[in-house]
Amino acid sequence: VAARLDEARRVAIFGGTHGNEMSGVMLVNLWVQNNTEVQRKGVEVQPFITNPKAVEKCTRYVDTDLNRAFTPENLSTLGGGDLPYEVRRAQEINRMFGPKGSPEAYDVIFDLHNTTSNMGCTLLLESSKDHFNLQMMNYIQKSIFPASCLVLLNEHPLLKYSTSRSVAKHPVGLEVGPQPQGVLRSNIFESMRDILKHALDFIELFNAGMEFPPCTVEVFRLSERIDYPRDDNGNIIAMVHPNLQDCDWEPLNPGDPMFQTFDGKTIHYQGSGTVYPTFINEAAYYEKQQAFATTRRESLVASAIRKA
Ligand SMILES: CC(=O)N[C@@H](CC(=O)O)C(=O)O
Ligand SMILES: [Zn+2]
Repeated sequence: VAARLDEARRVAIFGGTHGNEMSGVMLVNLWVQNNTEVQRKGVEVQPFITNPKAVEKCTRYVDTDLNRAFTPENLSTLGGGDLPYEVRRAQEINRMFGPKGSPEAYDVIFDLHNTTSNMGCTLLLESSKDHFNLQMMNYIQKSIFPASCLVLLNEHPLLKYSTSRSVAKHPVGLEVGPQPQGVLRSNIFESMRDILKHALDFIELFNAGMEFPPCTVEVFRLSERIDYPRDDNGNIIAMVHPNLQDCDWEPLNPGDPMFQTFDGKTIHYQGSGTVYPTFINEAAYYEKQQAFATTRRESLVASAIRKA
């Protein structure tokens, strides 16, 4: 028997959560001008630039990372003009599309990101129990075949962060790369656009009453953050090894090359068992002390769903 879920009537598409990730910025600006491409029957779709100041400066953020700012503390703190720009903006976004965790919150928020890593198309999932999102991701994967789109699950108790999209009942991140910061590449732009199209089609079909049978979705569960080797002053003393560079989602085994020092020494991966690295050499993560993240593969079962 299919689980009965609420219709997804209110949907937002966020671009410019990071102001230098150009595909999402350009697509959302395009759709703000003319939204016919993203309209679907029975759904209200709102394209929205989340960090306009960062977009104007073509920088990731102005004061602090907006995609880490949606914490309960930030969303409830008073202080107005004294607060960092992105904290004030997070409060505004929470008022418009939330409040986070409440019945009034938007049903679905798509948040469009680019990575400098060679990750291809990646859907970012925040909960393994979100059967609506699992069904949507399965639908997208089937629709774009033979192209592919992997699912990165982040529900790690320590590594999870408070994203812009987390305001919605069903948060969906879309990360497409490789694309340098501040650069627009047509292949990346078009892949992102195509995935959004299928995602919106899914919502339209769901709201029209289609039943989606049980399915299994392969996900890559975030496991560990790996920092660059550093000296006592915190300066980096090695680079991502050429054998690992651009090999996002390919198995990394204990003993495999991981970093290369400036004098040519190889540092090997010392973990236990096979992992699947991702966000390898992401430009935005140098400041976050992360050279790449490891993930482990697993299969999740999505139950049958149908609208209530
Ligand atoms: C490269 C980049 O910005 N990635 C995003 C991933 C996400 O949206 O969860 C971030 O760190 O916020
Ligand atoms: Zn981003």
